[in-house]
Amino acid sequence: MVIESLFYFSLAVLQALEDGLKKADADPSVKAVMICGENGKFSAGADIRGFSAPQSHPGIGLAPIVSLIESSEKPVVAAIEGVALGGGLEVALGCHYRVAHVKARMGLPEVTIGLLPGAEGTQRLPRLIGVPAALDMITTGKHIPATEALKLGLVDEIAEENTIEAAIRLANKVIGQPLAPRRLSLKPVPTLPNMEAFLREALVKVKKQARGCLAPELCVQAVRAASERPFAEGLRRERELFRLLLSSGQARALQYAFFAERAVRRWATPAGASWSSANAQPVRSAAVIGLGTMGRGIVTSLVKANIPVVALEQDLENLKKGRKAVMLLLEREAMKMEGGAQRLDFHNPARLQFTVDFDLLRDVDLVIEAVFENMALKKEIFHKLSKICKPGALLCTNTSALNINEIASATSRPQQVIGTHFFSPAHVMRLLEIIYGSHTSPSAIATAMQLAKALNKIGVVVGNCFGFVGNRMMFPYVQQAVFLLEEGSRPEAVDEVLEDFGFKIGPFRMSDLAGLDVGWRSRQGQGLTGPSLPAGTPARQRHGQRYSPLPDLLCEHGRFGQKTGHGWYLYEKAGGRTATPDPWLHNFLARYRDTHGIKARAIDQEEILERCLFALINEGFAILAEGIASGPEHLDVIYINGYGWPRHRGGPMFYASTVGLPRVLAKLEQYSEVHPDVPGLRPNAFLRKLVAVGSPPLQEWMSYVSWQSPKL
Ligand SMILES: CC/C=C\C/C=C/C(=O)SCCNC(=O)CCNC(=O)[C@H](O)C(C)(C)COP(=O)(O)OP(=O)(O)OC[C@H]1O[C@@H](n2cnc3c(N)ncnc32)[C@H](O)[C@@H]1OP(=O)(O)O
Repeated sequence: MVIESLFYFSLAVLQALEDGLKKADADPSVKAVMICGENGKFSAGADIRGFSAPQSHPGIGLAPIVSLIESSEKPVVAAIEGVALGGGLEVALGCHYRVAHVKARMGLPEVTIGLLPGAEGTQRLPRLIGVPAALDMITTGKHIPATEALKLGLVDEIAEENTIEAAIRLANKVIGQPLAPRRLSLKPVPTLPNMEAFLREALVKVKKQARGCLAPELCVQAVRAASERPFAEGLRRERELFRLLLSSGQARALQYAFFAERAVRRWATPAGASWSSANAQPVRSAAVIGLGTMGRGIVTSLVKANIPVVALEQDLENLKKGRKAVMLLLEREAMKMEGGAQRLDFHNPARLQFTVDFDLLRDVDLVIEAVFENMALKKEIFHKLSKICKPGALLCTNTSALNINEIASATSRPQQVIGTHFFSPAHVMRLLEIIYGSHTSPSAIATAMQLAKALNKIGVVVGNCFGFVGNRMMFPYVQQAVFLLEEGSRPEAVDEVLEDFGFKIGPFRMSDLAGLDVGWRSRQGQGLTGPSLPAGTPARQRHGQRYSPLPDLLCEHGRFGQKTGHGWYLYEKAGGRTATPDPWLHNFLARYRDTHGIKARAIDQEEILERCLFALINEGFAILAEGIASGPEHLDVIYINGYGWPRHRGGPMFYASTVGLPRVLAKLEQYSEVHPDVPGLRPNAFLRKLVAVGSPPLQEWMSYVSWQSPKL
């Protein structure tokens, strides 16, 4: 008998499974059962949307079905094609045998949506593949290929071709064989000589990595229960821990993030262009200009995506340096991949070519300019590109803040010019901010989005403004952090609060890592500091607003961060990575406050957190109101994937919705009253409007945007 299941479980699928199994058991002519999915996919597990209404969630009914499968008196074989994830894999674990297609992937990704495998998976998997391998799969949520699953003993057979036929063959072969040894609930968990120490260390490791995220820790506890208790008791513990996670706000935030990352694929612009009508152009070859840190990562990303690349530098000396660095990155990437260097094929000049000759860019489908942030230089390059490149070529600029329209104005084809803001290291970071200018064509946007997908990145389409979305929201956040130092705090205190909140790295550690000189150059360019600053400008004011010269002063002292061995912190050497609080800086801050007549005060953690985060969120509301991003999900996806925002808090705008918009507004009003010269703390009109209309759910915010003055 064959039972088919759908891609992800609904109540109807579970009912069909139950009915089918009962019918098979009752029918003496049925000798064995095979369960497979439709359309070449076994199952992606339970419907994640249903977890927000737990009472009616189909997942709740899944565990009894898994038990029912296992207790069948006839052999049940899972035929796994495509994916078997979450509840899908748990169903397969209830089966007595598992056959997987060679290209199938399996995993228990519940941890990534703030849960644990709650359909008995935490108790069955360790019995099948042992505690270390099970713990690895359950706490990381990674998908493993069929070949690895076979090695682990997770599947019994691999089918190169027809999985269903292979599963039916296996089912026929095992008819009449005893089923007890195949029932995982009856098996003991394989012992380890040092199980206690192993589990203790595993807990320490996940706690360190998870930084406040509950699910990985509770996954370890559930697997511990499997190793210490009989099956039925382990199940009780699994259920208890599952319920705890389900009711936590973290699960809701992580599930929101899952759908937000998919929602941003459906991009739209205020002018009416959208993913549904724009056609992407094929990208069969690419060029990268500039082999500095960003360019090297971008080349590596393209090679990994199997796109032939021409890598260009301005002179032979820089080309040699860049080439060496790219090759090193690629060697490292190849080592991490199955098939390694051969698969990447980067020694083949048809796949990767280094040159100083612009003429070689004539035929490429796409160019990514990645020279440093200098408008004049970028314009010069784009002028050249518009003369050399073929008419359809997409011209991308990797910039974190510069005006796309101005860059495009240097070309004869502004419709082909687009911003592609990569994040460092570009071959690792998943975010790609895609910025359209006033003339960028819908097809150019669609092509850049397709490129993001090919590079295994999450593309987020945003409008053109200084700093775009990510950096524009970051400015007021960092500004508050520096103001807090002026008022009496220390870098380590501010960083600690934000790292405890869940940021991978606090603003001062981040600034030291990125290099303080980067912002210094930008502020010099904007005339905020340096020789172009008009004489008589007050030290702590620019354009009538509060300004802190602290970061400029540090740069004037040669303190650029890690690269010089000191910045906001002290490092063991230039290029060192271990930050220690620096007595020099503490004295410097004290002198600075004396000079400017600032009386240091004790600043508590709540104020640090609120001023930094609410200023950032406030800017987010401004961005939404101006139509720079088409929804709060865009801002959240950018922050989670590019700025180390803790995923289990769902992104800044989702976080604001959980704090409550009235509270965010009230706090901003309170801080703004104390600091009237700081525009970043002045509540944005759109935030006020949302509160005035009763703080609707985040999904409805954009219906309250009025497009009277789009700035695009
Ligand atoms: C008491 C016990 C309770 C429960 C036990 C069981 C729990 C679970 O099973 S929890 C769910 C575990 N499964 C997952 O987390 C898998 C999530 N999905 C994925 O990882 C991927 O979608 C995929 C690998 C399955 C496919 O990837 P890809 O081909 O890149 O497609 P998309 O990611 O774009 O997905 C397509 C489409 O499907 C939606 N979707 C996918 N999986 C689910 C799901 N489990 N629930 C609801 N919706 C799902 C996804 O959002 C996309 O939708 P849109 O096209 O509308 O964006």
